[in-house]
Amino acid sequence: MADLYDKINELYDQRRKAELGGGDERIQRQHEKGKLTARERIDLLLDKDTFVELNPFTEHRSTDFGLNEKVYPGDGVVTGYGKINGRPVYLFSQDFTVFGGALGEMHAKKIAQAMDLAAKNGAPFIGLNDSGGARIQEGVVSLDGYGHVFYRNAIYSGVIPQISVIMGPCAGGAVYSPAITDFVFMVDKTSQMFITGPKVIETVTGEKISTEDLGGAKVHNTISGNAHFRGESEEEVLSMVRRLLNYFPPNNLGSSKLEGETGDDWRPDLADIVPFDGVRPYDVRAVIEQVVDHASFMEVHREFAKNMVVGFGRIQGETVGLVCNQPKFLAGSLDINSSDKAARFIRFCDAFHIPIITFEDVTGFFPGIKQEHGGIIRHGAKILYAYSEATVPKITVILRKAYGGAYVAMNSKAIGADLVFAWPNAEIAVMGPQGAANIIFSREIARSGNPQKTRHEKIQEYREKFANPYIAAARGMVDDIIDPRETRMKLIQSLEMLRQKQEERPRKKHGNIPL
Ligand SMILES: CC(=O)SCCNC(=O)CCNC(=O)[C@H](O)C(C)(C)COP(=O)(O)OP(=O)(O)OC[C@H]1O[C@@H](n2cnc3c(N)ncnc32)[C@H](O)[C@@H]1OP(=O)(O)O
Repeated sequence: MADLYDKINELYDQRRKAELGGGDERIQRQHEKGKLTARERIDLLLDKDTFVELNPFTEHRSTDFGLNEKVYPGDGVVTGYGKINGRPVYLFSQDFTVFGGALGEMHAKKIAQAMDLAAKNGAPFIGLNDSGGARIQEGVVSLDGYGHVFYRNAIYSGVIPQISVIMGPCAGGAVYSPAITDFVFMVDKTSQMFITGPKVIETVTGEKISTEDLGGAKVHNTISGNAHFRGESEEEVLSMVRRLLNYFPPNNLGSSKLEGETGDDWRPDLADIVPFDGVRPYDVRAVIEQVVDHASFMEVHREFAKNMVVGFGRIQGETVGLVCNQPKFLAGSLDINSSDKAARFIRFCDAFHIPIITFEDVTGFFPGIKQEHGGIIRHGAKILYAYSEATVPKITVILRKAYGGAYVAMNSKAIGADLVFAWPNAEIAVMGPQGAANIIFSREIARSGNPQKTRHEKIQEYREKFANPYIAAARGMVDDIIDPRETRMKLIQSLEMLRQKQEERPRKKHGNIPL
């Protein structure tokens, strides 16, 4: 007669069966492609021995197309919770060895259940995606399953941080879950995202393209902007996810402060980074590195819209979001992609109480027919909207140029900056002296006996009058003009003084950001 120990042994047998997914042969195939299994990935992502699995015995209940003979406990996805750097997270990891990780009714139900638990418990949610998309044999119920996941991605947006890691194919409707989440990671060469694959594209439009060129990690990190990070291997990507999570509070009610660097906050090197000559480029990341705690800067969207640098850093242990013009590319001007990039980042910071520091050196919005016809008006408006809407501490440091509408957009006092500092070489004006002189003194220059000399004089006149920070400071648009070397010190003081900041907005259901 069977006793309890037989039942316990049977339980372990069942667990082992669930852990085997689609079986040894398919696991081997997964490894041959240079990919890890769903469970190996979880082991790498989480702190050692912290994973607790949920619903390992879930099965699909479909019978069409022979599915009644193909039943795998767990139904192609591993879900559960564990810890990263000692803090709880919830996750799913799709098992490509079972129906190619394809999502069916019960598979989706497991994901949705884990998401609900993450939201109720205020913990970040991470999706490890490796899937052939909707499980074709299950038909419309698998589409419905996606709907349940997308809905949760949307309603929990701004409640808990959500991260997607693409570790294989992610095609068709499947891409819309990652697209709604806050940050998307991809693995070079082994991950792809697209709505319709190369074959469909060729049939419909006649265009020929490889899977990798259509939706590989490089394409989405550099061209489309759909992904924020990429790594050479799964191991590298998972360690990047662990690092990123360190910056976040667990939810929209928490805060994220670690032990930070204190001590010598006078940074002499800051005086030498930004060239005095306004047209000479430099790398704004050198300024960031000097201001934040040592080696604490983690850039987001590093390869996309390089004229804007955004990312997380720490100042005395407190997480800050950095939004910075990058004079090394397009003279740091704002264009469609950099506006989208900055606006989305600002909104993430605001949703999770992360103070925003803006380093400004901007010549204006990037001119051109492509930009105008591409909707720079609507896209540029997103930055204005996102900064205005944000109620977290917002501090701007004008490093050099702050021209035109871009000056207003880059967290100016008028759109809600709490504190604006300018370095003594800052130029805050409607436009650069050259352009300004050519417009307002065009007649004098044309009538002059020596137009070149007159133009030069007029440019100098405009520069002396407006290309400095003192007029803006006199009108209260700049709170103080500071020695560049004391920038970190000023930011530490400012963050401390703004820590209890409370700012109310008019009551409304929600605003309508120009999308
Ligand atoms: C709303 C939507 O999501 S629409 C999109 C629907 N999905 C698709 O059109 C993609 C269909 N799948 C594919 O194109 C390919 O399987 C790829 C590109 C994902 C992967 O290709 P490969 O790495 O060569 O793997 P392969 O094709 O052998 O698939 C592995 C297994 O997953 C199964 N599979 C893959 N995708 C699906 C799917 N969508 N539904 C059910 N089973 C699937 C395959 O039948 C195969 O099963 P097997 O191990 O029993 O033979």
